[in-house]
Amino acid sequence: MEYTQCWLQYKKISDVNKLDVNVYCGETGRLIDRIYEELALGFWDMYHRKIKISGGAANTGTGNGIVLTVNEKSSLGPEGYSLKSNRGRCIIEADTQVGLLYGTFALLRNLQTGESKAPKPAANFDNWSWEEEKIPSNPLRMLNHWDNMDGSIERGYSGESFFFHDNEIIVNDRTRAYARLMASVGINAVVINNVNVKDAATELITERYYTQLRKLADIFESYAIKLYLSINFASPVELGELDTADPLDERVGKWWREKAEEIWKNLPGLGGFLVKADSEGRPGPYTYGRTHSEGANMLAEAVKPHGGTIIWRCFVYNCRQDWRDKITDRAKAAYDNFKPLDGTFADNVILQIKNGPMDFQVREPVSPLLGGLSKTNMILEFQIAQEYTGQQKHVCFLIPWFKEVLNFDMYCKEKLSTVGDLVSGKTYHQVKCGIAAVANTGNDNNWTGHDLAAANLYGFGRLAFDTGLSSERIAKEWIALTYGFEEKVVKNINKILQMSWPAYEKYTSPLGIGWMVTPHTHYGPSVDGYEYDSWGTYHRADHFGIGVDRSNKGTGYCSQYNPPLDTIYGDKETCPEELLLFFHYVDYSYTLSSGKTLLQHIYDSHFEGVEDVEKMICLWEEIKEAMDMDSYNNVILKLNEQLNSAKEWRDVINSYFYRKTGIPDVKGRNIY
Ligand SMILES: CO[C@H]1[C@H](O)[C@@H](O)[C@H](O)O[C@@H]1C(=O)O
Repeated sequence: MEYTQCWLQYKKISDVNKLDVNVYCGETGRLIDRIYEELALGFWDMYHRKIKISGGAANTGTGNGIVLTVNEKSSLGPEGYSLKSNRGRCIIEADTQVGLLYGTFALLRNLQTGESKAPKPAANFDNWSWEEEKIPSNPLRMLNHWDNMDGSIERGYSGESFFFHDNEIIVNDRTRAYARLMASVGINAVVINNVNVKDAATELITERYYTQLRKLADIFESYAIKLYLSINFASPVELGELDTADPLDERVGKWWREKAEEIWKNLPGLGGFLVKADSEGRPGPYTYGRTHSEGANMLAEAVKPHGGTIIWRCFVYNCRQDWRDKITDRAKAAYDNFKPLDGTFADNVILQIKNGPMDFQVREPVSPLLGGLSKTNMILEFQIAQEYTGQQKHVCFLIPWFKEVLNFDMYCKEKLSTVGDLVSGKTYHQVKCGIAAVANTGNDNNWTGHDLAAANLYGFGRLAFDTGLSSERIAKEWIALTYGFEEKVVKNINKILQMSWPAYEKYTSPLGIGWMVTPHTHYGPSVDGYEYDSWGTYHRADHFGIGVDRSNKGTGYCSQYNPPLDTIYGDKETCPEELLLFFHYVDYSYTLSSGKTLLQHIYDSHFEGVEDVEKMICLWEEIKEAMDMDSYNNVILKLNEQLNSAKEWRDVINSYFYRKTGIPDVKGRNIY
């Protein structure tokens, strides 16, 4: 089995000092074993030094070395750590062993990357001084895999599943390598199966799979990661035991209580369930005329005695909206369905809310539901699988986008009202909250298809752990850990990453309109694809203009935002331009702040987007000499595909608008 270690390569730094590094630790257990293994590997690979373990709580030593101590009174919480290194004596302190594990990964990372501006490794551990204290920003830092049990992955762009094959669960060295990678960036919860739970996946909560799940959960636990499962709301029916899944039918409640008993007996550390209900054809409480809180709370009651949590997705909308209906608005759906239920969910239910009201487009406003719930546990859902952002054939570093979302003020309170505050529990003091992302991994040997897509995996974990990190810091860390410390390499790859999301936005769909992708596959342009599909999602372009009127004269979506956002979005003149067409129908001749017409802006940005990809290619070519051939080739091949695809986007979009309007490009460029 071939696979890379991604950012955990521990590249050689120096071997000036060959003495063993003493490690003092009074703790024992599996997490501590993981810590020793990691230190041994890291110090050997980076410095050619062995570690010498001295146990014994009292014997923390006074000399050089690494001291790991659990101090329950240090107020670092269940997962925080403090790391202090002063010329060869490094103390990692935490309230728990989990904190020590994170502190250890931080030590190894910091030794390689140093300060933020230009990553610089510590040439000699014995001279190294460093201080940091971290408590994770978010209690839950979760990955959602959309892996199917036949081995396919819904919206997967990196090969097949490494969890499932032929309806069996795979547990092998790669499972462990995966857990280690995730723990190194602070992921503490993983859902291994697709939210669309069908066929064999419905049986994950039966005897058929417990033995393998137990083995998997065990490996995860040894890296402080909790296993979660997606479940089928209609399990009692689909497993053939009842004729209803009505949450208020006592037989259903009883079925789930007994099921939970059985599940937790077999999987004692299980975190709980993720549920996609009444969404895109999946069963849910609406089938029985019940509300989402009635559905979620019934499950919550069943799992509560076992410490389980129900994560309930808010991706509920009418996916068959008629094109003539200009009032039904998919963007409004999550808020309409869930806002009235605020305060009715059990305390072990968490609502999982996509970052935008639509579906992971390259640009969307932040979901108003995030600013609408104050008495409900929430978790934010991002997607690092690049379903709508180039499918890991295009480089599209999403961390700057995620930063914008997290920093966005929802105006739901005087203070502490950004999305980051809300989902971390700062605003309303929830403890069950955090951030999840749809994973971008598969069994390709680099894990993520495009080598540069690993930056999103790494970046998501780092950002969920420490929301304050800048996207620049995250990118540079990842580059240094993956490609080494050479200045030019770090500089060029960082440039590529930072320009990639804006570039993607420029050559695809303009000003927040989204969706101009090929229906269902979601790769490549098809301007009217969804406009004329029965799975309707509309941009409403005609000969005069384009955009969806979501002001109060249109669908009224903007009024789901707290003031002043509702009026800012509701007026063309104050609406941020990058979202103009999301909120308004605008004439092609409308003048933007740049002085250009809307149409000219569309033309220009599509030409610019392609030029940006050309620049990215030059930046990559410039560092060819410093790269090994495999790394170089993986990315250059993908960049060439990206360039072709960007040109296709440019030409398809520009000629669409040229032909709709008959107005030529003022710069006279070639538009078909
Ligand atoms: C898992 O299904 C996905 C579906 O493939 C995807 O196209 C859409 O983005 O979102 C759904 C969801 O989030 O549930």
